[in-house]
Amino acid sequence: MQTTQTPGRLLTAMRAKNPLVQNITNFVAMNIAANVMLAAGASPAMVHTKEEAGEFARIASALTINIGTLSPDFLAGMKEAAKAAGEAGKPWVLDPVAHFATAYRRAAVADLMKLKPTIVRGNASEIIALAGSQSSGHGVDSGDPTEAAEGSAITLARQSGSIVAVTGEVDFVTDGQHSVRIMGGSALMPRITALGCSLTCLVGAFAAANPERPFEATAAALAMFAVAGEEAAISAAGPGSFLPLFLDRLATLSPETLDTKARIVSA
Ligand SMILES: Nc1ncnc2c1ncn2[C@@H]1O[C@H](COP(=O)(O)OP(=O)(O)OP(=O)(O)O)[C@@H](O)[C@H]1O
Ligand SMILES: Cc1ncsc1CCO
Ligand SMILES: [Mg+2]
Repeated sequence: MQTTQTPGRLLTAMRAKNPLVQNITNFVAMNIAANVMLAAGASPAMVHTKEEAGEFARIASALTINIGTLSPDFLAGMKEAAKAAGEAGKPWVLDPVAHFATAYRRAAVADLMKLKPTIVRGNASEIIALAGSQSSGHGVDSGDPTEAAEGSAITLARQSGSIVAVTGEVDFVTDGQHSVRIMGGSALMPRITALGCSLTCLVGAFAAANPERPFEATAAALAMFAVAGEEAAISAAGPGSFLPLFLDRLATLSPETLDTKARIVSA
């Protein structure tokens, strides 16, 4: 039986490892997600083409896949990388951006789910639809509150064997048996594009450094965003000034402060 690790200890492990994380993410998110990871203490690499994605996944410590701006070349690279990560026993995270919107996205996500992601991270509408229920999502933004997705998240975790994380005003993480809610963040966060995509990449970094504990690693990454977001919002005048304050807070947040301020409760 492993001892419980606090989010602060998992953050310390992540920064100590400075994990190389391969992110196959979307064109909107690439820059902000790389900056979020560097600020938090990880080493991002955005490597997606099929000619090298599988090879790179074998040298990275974790992989994240996000279908936000999907194309046939990206999808081929995603499948190569997910297969390689699975074969190498490396954790990988799937962000099923707006997968319900088109037949192409639905089919792509169904194929990627068959490759058994360690963790799935999405907003409430994405997780509800992935579990097979009717969601109110409009494009990449959620139209549902997290609490409406909790049952779907548990069902999806049991069906898939993945850890499932739902984000929104409240976050929810489940392995199908145990679940937690994470409070914090700011209403400014969904008003800046690709912060959810960036969080998916950070979940990959925490899982890379703590591969035996994907559930706790996921909760710790979400808690880091929640605490840094809440604190950045105190002096932000709006979405524009929030973003640099948020990056600064990710960089300066100490493990002790994360442990003191994280609000993670059993669900
Ligand atoms: N109303 C809110 N209050 C507090 N925090 C929020 C709120 N909405 C989102 N967040 C936080 O913002 C971060 C991104 O989550 P969100 O659910 O907006 O992702 P997303 O919809 O996938 O975003 P994107 O697709 O733009 O990347 C998470 O840390 C989440 O907790
Ligand atoms: C705006 C947008 N469009 C496709 S992906 C993306 C980033 C947020 O998911
Ligand atoms: Mg998203």
